[in-house]
Amino acid sequence: MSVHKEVKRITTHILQEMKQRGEKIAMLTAYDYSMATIVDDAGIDVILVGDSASNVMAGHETTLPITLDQMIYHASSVVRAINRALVVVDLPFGSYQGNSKEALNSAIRIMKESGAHAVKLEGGLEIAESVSRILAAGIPVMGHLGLTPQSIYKFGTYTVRAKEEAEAFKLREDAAKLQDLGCFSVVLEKIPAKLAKEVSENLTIPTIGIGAGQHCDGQVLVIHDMLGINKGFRPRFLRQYASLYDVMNGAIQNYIKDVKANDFPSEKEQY
Ligand SMILES: Nc1nc(=O)c2c([nH]1)NC[C@@H]1CN(c3ccc(C(=O)N[C@@H](CCC(=O)O)C(=O)O)cc3)CN21
Ligand SMILES: CC(C)C(=O)C(=O)O
Ligand SMILES: [Mg+2]
Repeated sequence: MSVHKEVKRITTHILQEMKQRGEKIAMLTAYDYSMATIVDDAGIDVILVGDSASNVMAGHETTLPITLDQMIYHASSVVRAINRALVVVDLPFGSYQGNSKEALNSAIRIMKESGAHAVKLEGGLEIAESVSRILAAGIPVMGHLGLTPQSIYKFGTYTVRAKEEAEAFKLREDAAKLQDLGCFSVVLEKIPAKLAKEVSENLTIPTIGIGAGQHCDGQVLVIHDMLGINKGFRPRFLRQYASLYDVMNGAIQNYIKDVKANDFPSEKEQY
């Protein structure tokens, strides 16, 4: 701590206190140094290095193809940019399911090689052993329930989850289990607002919603979606705060025009 600005870094304990005093938690994704700099400087509480990088950064159809090495590359770029935010990294598909030893190794690699502060895993009871083992190593874990994109082929669609009581019952059980194991927070994705409210009230750890209504203890969005860089993706839960696709497209077209017209560079822009 020398030349850097004095900032109080966000910790998992601070997130817990925020829930207790009713202060909402703001979380966004980032996958690279430049974007993470902007997001952290703006004052975000939590940055998620999401496996949505598979869609947004790499152009894949699903989150399944992204690898642990690729997640570590994105996470280490983000960590170099931040002064304040807590950095959480998704464990990618195939790096933790069904093998708690491998789950622990994957989480350790992320912490060691990227410098991130926590990991996120999709699922409840079925991954309890992996979650316990990672927690036992002193690595903070965020849960993720509801729409879990790594199991998209089990469900077949991205429709709202836990509308029926059987699925809602399992979600309540999973959320309680994750809290009992020692998770510091849980993401609730695309579930009815009423169910998210109930879960948020029953848990002492903060819930972070995406398409889960206004009663969650915090909210998360994919940065490219909320900035309007990603034009095609417009689900009901998304609020678009800018239209950066149009801004960037316009700037690029102006540059092309100037180059073609020999208007760039000018005398002032050369040596
Ligand atoms: N760019 C991006 N944003 C995200 O929020 C995101 C990703 N990628 N990749 C990983 C997961 C997948 N997520 C998703 C994917 C689809 C919908 C969704 O609502 N899709 C359709 C509706 C599908 C249906 O109802 O059958 C939509 O309205 O766009 C929501 C969250 C959230 N995550
Ligand atoms: C949508 C959020 C919760 C996520 O898991 C991701 O961006 O990968
Ligand atoms: Mg994810």
